[in-house]
Amino acid sequence: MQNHHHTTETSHDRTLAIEAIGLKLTYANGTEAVTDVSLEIPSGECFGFLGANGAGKTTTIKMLTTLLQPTSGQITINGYDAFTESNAVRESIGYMAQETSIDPALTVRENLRFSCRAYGVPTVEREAQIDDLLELVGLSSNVDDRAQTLSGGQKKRLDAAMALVHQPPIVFLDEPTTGLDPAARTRLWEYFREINRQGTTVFLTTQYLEEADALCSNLAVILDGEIVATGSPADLKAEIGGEVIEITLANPNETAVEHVRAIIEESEVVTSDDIEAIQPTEDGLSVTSTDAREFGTDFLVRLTEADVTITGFTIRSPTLDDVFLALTDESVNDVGDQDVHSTDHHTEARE
Ligand SMILES: Nc1ncnc2c1ncn2[C@@H]1O[C@H](COP(=O)(O)OP(=O)(O)OP(=O)(O)O)[C@@H](O)[C@H]1O
Repeated sequence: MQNHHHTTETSHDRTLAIEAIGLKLTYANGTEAVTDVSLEIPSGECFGFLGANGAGKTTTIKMLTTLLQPTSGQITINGYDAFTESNAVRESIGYMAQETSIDPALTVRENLRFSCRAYGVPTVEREAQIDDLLELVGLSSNVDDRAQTLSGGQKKRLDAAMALVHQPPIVFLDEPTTGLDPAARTRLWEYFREINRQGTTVFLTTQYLEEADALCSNLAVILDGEIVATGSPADLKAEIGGEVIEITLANPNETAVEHVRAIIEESEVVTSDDIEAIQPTEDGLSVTSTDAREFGTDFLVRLTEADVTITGFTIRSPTLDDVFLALTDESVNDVGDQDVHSTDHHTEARE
């Protein structure tokens, strides 16, 4: 698939696919859904926008795709200003919304023809373009099937193809794998990787840390409408520090967890500076620290001496889940303050 390459006379960095500065959006009912979002996403990147339910991901994507006007802030997509050049922005993006765009009564090909008409794809190019896309998303053998007979994963692939019929250089995917089983999700990742490999910039929102880790070279974590961390998955994991000790308790109730926490915090083995986070888990608690391997065994001894019944004790490398937990735990100091790709220097250039 060939991408269009738009040029622009503006002074922006032409290698940026998406640039957003100081976005805020307050809904009519007063909900401050987005309070501080700035992004700089180079062309060709697969970028992950990570956040829990209600964090502000969809609101941000709707602003970036011109469907919602920010209360304040600036957006440049593919070199075009989202407000003064919104038609050019719309032509250069594809958008796969959380809700499906598929008509279940139409066949796969008919759905794609419908998108071609909606996006103004020239008639002579349509069928070849549809065939290429079907191949890309692995639906060639389903071309004459009614959409309602497709599996959940196939439907999502058709939805993604429908957002790509006009060969946009940038595609926005809003929680594209929500509701799929792990196998279908993993298959879908392969198609997204292929779309990105062919040159399309991918902006993906997800609640799944695993998904962001698998697909994205850079991430931003949004919490309560505000970006709290940015960087590569490796940057974010490095930020949280060395290792995580997982302690599994025989009886992981709140009192037991607090008891263990107190033992750890009061032990002379470490000072509070050595510990990045202590988090309750499903069956006990986790302790994150750069020196976990050194004092892990000392913890084990102290807990045994204090008659705490432990059924599991492991030391492992941090995952994005740990990063996310640390960022959302206000008791933990400054993990969220880092800003790997600072956008400050661009604010001046815009004015
Ligand atoms: N039209 C609306 N009017 C008022 N508040 C809204 C509207 N749409 C969303 N919100 C609120 O704005 C906040 C952010 O919602 P948003 O849909 O952007 O989050 P999200 O991160 O996409 O969540 P989800 O994963 O559930 O889709 C939430 O508190 C939500 O309830």
